[in-house]
Amino acid sequence: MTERALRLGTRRSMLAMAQSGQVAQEVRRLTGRPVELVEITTYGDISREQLAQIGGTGVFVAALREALLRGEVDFAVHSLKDLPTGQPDELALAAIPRREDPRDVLVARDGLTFDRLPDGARVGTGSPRRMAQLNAYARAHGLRIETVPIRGNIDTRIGYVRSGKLDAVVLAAAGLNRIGRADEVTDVLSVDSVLPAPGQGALAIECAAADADLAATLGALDDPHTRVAVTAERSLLAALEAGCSAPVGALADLLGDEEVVTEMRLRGVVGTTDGSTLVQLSTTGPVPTSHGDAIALGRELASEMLAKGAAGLMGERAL
Ligand SMILES: NCc1[nH]cc(CCC(=O)O)c1CC(=O)O
Repeated sequence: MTERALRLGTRRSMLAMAQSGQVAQEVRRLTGRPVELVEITTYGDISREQLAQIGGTGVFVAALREALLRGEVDFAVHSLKDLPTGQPDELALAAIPRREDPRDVLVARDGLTFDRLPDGARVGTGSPRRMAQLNAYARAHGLRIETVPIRGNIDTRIGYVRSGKLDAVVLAAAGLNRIGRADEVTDVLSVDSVLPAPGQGALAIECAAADADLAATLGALDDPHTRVAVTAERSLLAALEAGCSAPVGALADLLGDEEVVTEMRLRGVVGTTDGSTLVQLSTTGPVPTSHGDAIALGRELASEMLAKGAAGLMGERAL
């Protein structure tokens, strides 16, 4: 008997199609089962551009999740950083595959690096987290930049540099790598200066919790190290009572080598978008051995950050 194809629900954007296509291939390889991509086009005649303006990425996540719950598709792939921190009971986070490069990068005109941007350079980003850290870095290094709020998909953002409207834009390395546009990068921003969004670079593979067999099958794609790291990062975000558009950066990295991981370090940052104030803390300890331990680590760092005034810095909203 041939098993029926697994239906993978996906958005139509270049990034979503690339991510879904890559996961589909992995699922085929690991399970031998056919996988077909099903484009999710809900919300009637509202255009995608308008949709993004109404509710940002949350709207797309919701549309995919509804398709899962209605049984129209079997599983879905999300960018983990776009996923709200509260996991609904009816949906299983079946796998978090090995993370791509978590860093932010600069795409600037004339191959410029951040440190060589001209005085008054216009740097586009719609992310309060990026604004806060870029402005803080610029202040500390005597650079004068202007962060300009922008939005739109990766192509649109790079287009602002090509057309001369902006000197540079900041994007996630992972997104550019996944769509094969890594050659656009003119500078990689060190995580010592700019911490990524919690979960950046990681994917989340979701299916209905009731579909336990499928959840177990998809579990073959899970990377336990990535899962423990992003669980701590997202726990920090949740404990700060912040959403995916808050000025919060976090990165958990495992110390040691590939074979023998010894410790995990969790770093977190919250700041005002003008970069005048940052609360940045880190903690290092044994690698959490359970989901609960990873959650606890994020909560601990959050309470230290709150004690240093983090709550007062999170009032600003994303555009
Ligand atoms: N908010 C948009 C978004 N959501 C996921 C990615 C790609 C990076 C990732 O998978 O973490 C991007 C683009 C970007 O931030 O440049």
